Amino acid sequence: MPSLIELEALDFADHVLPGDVVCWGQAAAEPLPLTARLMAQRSRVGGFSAFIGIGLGDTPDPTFTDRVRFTSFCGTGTNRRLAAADALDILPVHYSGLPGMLADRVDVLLLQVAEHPEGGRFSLSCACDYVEGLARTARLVIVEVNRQAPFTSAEIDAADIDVLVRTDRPLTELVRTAPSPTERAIAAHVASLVPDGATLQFGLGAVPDCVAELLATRMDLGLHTGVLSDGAAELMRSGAVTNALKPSHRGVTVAGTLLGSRALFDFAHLNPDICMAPIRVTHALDVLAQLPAFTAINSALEVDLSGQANTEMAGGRYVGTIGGALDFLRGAWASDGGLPIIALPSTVEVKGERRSRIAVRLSGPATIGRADAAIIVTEHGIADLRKLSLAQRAEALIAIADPAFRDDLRERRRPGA
Ligand SMILES: CC(=O)SCCNC(=O)CCNC(=O)[C@H](O)C(C)(C)COP(=O)(O)OP(=O)(O)OC[C@H]1O[C@@H](n2cnc3c(N)ncnc32)[C@H](O)[C@@H]1OP(=O)(O)O
Repeated sequence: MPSLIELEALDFADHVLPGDVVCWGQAAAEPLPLTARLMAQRSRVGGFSAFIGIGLGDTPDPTFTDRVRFTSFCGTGTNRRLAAADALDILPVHYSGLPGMLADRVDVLLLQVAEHPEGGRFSLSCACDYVEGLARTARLVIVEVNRQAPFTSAEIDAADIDVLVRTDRPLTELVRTAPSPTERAIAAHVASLVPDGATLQFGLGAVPDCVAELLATRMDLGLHTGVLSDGAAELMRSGAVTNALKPSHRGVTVAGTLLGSRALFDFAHLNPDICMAPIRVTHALDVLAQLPAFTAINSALEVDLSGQANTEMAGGRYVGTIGGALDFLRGAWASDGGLPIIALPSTVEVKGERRSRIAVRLSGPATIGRADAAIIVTEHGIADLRKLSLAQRAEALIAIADPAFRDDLRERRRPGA
C-alpha cells in the first residue's frame, strides 16, 4: 500500500536519483504542489531530466535548467517559455509512439489523482494518455490526491502507488477566449462537411470548439479524441452525441486528456458517458479506421502549395508539436467516409505585418507530408486535395488563400512543388 505523508515532509532528495528521468501528468493533470516542490528542491537532488507534456503552469521555467534538462513532445502552452530560451529539447515522435518511447526511460512518475467518493479507489482524473502505462513501469510513483480533481473512468491500482500526499486545491483551467470572426468563418466551413453519424476528433485551439458549437443539431455523432474540451462537452450535453454507431465503446465518448475549464471537470466527474483511455486506444490506427466517418479536425501553422503542413515551428521557435496530427489524419484517411481536415486562418500577423499561411515554401518542417494531406480549410473556403495533382492542388490552395496574396502565390509557384 502507498505510504501517506504530508507535503511538507516530502523530500525529493530521498526519491529522485541524479540522472533520473522524472515525468508528470500534463495540462490540468500536472500535480502542481509536487512539481513546485521538486523544482524548489532541485539543487539538493542533483542533475535530473524532466519529460513534460502540455504546460499550463509555472514549471517550464528556464531558470530551473541550472539542474533540470527539459524534454517534451510539444512546445505548447507554457512550454513556449522554455522553447524561447532554447531550453527545451524535443522528442520528434507521433503521439501513438510516445508510450513505447517512454516506457523504459521514465524512472519517477508524479501524478494528480482523484479518490472515489466512497474511498479506496483512485482515478487518473484529467489525463490517462501516456501516464497510464508509466504508472506500472516507473520505479517510483508519487501521487497528489486532490479533493477537487474529477473522478474519471481511468482507475489506477493503489498497488502501483508508492507515496501519497493529500491536497485540496483548484485545478489549472484553460479558459476559452471568444472566437474571432475568422475562426467562426473557418468553423462554419468545417461544420458544413460533417455528416450525421460522424465520429469526431477535435484538436487544439479555438476553431474545434467553435465547430462543436455549430454541430448541436446533428444526429448520432460520436466522439473519439485525444483532448476533450468544453466545446466537445457542450456538444455531448446538446444530445447530438450518442456514440451509438461506434463498433467499439458504443454509447461512450473516448478521450485521453481533459483540457478546459472547471465546468468541463465537473461534467467529467463520475460521468459514465466518458471513457478516459490511454494512447494505445485514442490514437491507434486500427481503432480509428473502424470508426464511422472518422472526422479529424486539427490545425497547422502553415501549408505549402502541395499540401505539406508545418505544425511545429513558427518564427524559428518550436511552438507546436507533431503530436497526434498524423495519427488522426491517417485514421481519417482509413475510415469509411472519413474526413482528414486541417483548418487554419489564411494569414498571421507577425510584428505588425500580415503574412500568408498558405505559402510557396514552408518556413519550418513538413510535419504532414503531401501524401498525407487531405482537406485544408481556411476562412475563404475548402480545398479537398485528395484526388488532385500538384498543379490542381496549388490552384485549390491559392483559391482559399487571402485574396491579397493570391497573385503573388501564383507568380512564385514552382512546378512540382
Ligand atoms: C493530444 C492530441 O491528440 S491533440 C490533437 C492532435 N495534435 C495535433 O494536431 C498537433 C499539432 N497541432 C498543434 O500543435 C497546433 O494545433 C498548432 C501549433 C498547429 C496550432 O496551434 P495554435 O494555438 O492555433 O497556433 P497559432 O496559430 O495561434 O500560432 C502559434 C503562434 O505562432 C505564431 N505564428 C503562427 N504562424 C506563424 C508564421 N507563419 N510565422 C511566424 N509566427 C507564426 C502565431 O502568431 C502564434 O503566436 P502568439 O501565440 O504569440 O500569438
